[in-house]
Amino acid sequence: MSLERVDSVDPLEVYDYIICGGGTSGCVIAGRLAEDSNVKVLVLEAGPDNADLENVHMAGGWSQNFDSETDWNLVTEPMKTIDDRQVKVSRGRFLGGSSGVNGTLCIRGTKQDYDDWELDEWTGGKMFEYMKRAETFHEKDWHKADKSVHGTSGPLHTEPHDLAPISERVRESMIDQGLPYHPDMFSTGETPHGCGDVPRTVHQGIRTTAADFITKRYRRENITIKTEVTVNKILFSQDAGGLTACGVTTISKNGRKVEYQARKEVIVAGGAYCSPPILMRSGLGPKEHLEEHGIECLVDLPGVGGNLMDHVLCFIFYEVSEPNLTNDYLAYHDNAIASTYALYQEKKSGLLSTFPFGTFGYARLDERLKDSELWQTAKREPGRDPMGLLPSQPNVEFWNTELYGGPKQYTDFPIDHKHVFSLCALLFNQHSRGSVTLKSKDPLENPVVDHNYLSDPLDMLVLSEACRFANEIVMNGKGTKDVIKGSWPAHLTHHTNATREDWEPHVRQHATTCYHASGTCAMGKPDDKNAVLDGRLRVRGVRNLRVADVSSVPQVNNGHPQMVAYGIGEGAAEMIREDARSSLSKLAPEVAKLAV
Ligand SMILES: Cc1cc2nc3c(=O)[nH]c(=O)nc-3n(C[C@H](O)[C@H](O)[C@H](O)COP(=O)(O)OP(=O)(O)OC[C@H]3O[C@@H](n4cnc5c(N)ncnc54)[C@H](O)[C@@H]3O)c2cc1C
Repeated sequence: MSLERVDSVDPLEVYDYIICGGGTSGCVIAGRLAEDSNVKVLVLEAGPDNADLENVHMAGGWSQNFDSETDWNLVTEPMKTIDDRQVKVSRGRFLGGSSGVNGTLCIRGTKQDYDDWELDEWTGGKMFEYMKRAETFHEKDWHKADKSVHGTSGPLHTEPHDLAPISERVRESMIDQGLPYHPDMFSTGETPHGCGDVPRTVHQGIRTTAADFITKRYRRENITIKTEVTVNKILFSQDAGGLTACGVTTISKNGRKVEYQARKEVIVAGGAYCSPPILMRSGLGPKEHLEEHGIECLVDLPGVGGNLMDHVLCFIFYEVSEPNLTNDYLAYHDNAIASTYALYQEKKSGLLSTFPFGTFGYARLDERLKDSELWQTAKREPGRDPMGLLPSQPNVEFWNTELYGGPKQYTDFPIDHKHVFSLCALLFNQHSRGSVTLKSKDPLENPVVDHNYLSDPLDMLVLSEACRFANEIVMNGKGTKDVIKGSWPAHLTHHTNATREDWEPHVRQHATTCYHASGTCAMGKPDDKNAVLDGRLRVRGVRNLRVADVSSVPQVNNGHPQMVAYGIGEGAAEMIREDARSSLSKLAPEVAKLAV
């Protein structure tokens, strides 16, 4: 456990809490802990500050953050089941992390999703309260919100999205095809089969991010934020009681190596791809894998980097016969993007002020999968379907884009006064699992990410059926059936696909990430040998060390995970404060007085 050579050990660089990663959960934890003016918090973020990053604040600029130094530029290994393709799995690399680059969607999942973790600290009831705590919801006249589930005082400002005409038509089609309208279902979590409106982390044309918990009106003197500083390893002291985390070693953009000391706790919040490497470089992880890289294993934790999950989705594009139902005319026709951008700069409104996804739906597929032999014969627990879901949980999600677009591989822009949108189909509770492993022990080298998408045949079955249903919504649904010209690009024929088998090649060719990587440092019960953390996010076998971000979840929610990341942040801060109080209460009163 020798310390690395470091350029500086400044006695002033001693903090109560060190947060490794100023992303979604990390910023929430820092902001909440610093509400106690007696504690000193350090946030270490590998990327730059977000203040001057226009494409963070302007939600429509999201994809411009990719393939640059504001992205971790992670690419998966080739995946056999999806035609040996590699997929770019971007992550925000700046203050605010992925909350500053995501699709702004707040889809919490159902309470059952969290009850399924079987951890008393994180029941559905508690998670919904934590998520609410983070939020200030802003109503819109046309949207029927259930106020009881929304927050009114958190730093995260959310509001519903004004729909483009094509989204209103998609909603009509979803209702027509058996998905009834429940306006606020994505916040109440009470409807597994229906359609509704999704609140966004955008308010008055500006994206709100987790960085808002520690900047702007929440900047506090007792928080030190250091950007462009990468955490290499955690430092430990050892006594008869075992290992205690007491600081970190870092390397900054200019190559300077600095060590920081933590009096109380080190909290790792690097996200699902980057938290496992921090633990592994520090000697916490699967013993054999660490030894392959010449790292001394301090605690053998086989689960670190395993259990990698995502939500896999397919875009299905259609050409529309009527003009301007979609928003392509504001982006791709003539030089419209110049005036659209000018409008954003002047008034913070228009296409670029929000994320161009429209109506959303959840579906149960019980009836539709009944005829599948695989489905009929697959193992299931009492009351649950073969995916492990109860009837109160959705199998899949649908939504439409309001113009052509998506990840960067989609480049068939309808420039020629054409009009295009997609219906997306997304798979929940996937069975396939991947991994994050070290490429080397160099903190500046990205890990190896193997997502192993759709390797379980049930995943392929359910996603193919979801695509079939999505196509029926578009082609047969009342709102859209009369305005669809055909598939996009026009030489394709997927709009004529009829069976699941027809859809399978489309899935292999197009299945991609929804950027929902999770689960790689999972919490679990004491008898779960792959659990990395206990229910209070504490790393097994080490004192004063937690991991708190979406890597901590045992199972990704049947929704989208940013609200989970905010909820984990809120819950972690509460637990850290509680544990600090209870350890203080164990000290003699005169010593406790000195400690604060
Ligand atoms: C393109 C995209 C679209 C998405 N769309 C949605 C959506 O619409 N709705 C939704 O709910 N979810 C969405 N998500 C997912 C959601 O944003 C993430 O699940 C969530 O933000 C993850 O939070 P986190 O705290 O775990 O990690 P992050 O927010 O990624 O934070 C990790 C932070 O740690 C930093 N870091 C990593 N390693 C180190 C190190 N060694 N030293 C210092 N700093 C380090 C990173 O730079 C980053 O700032 C999307 C994600 C992406 C990328």
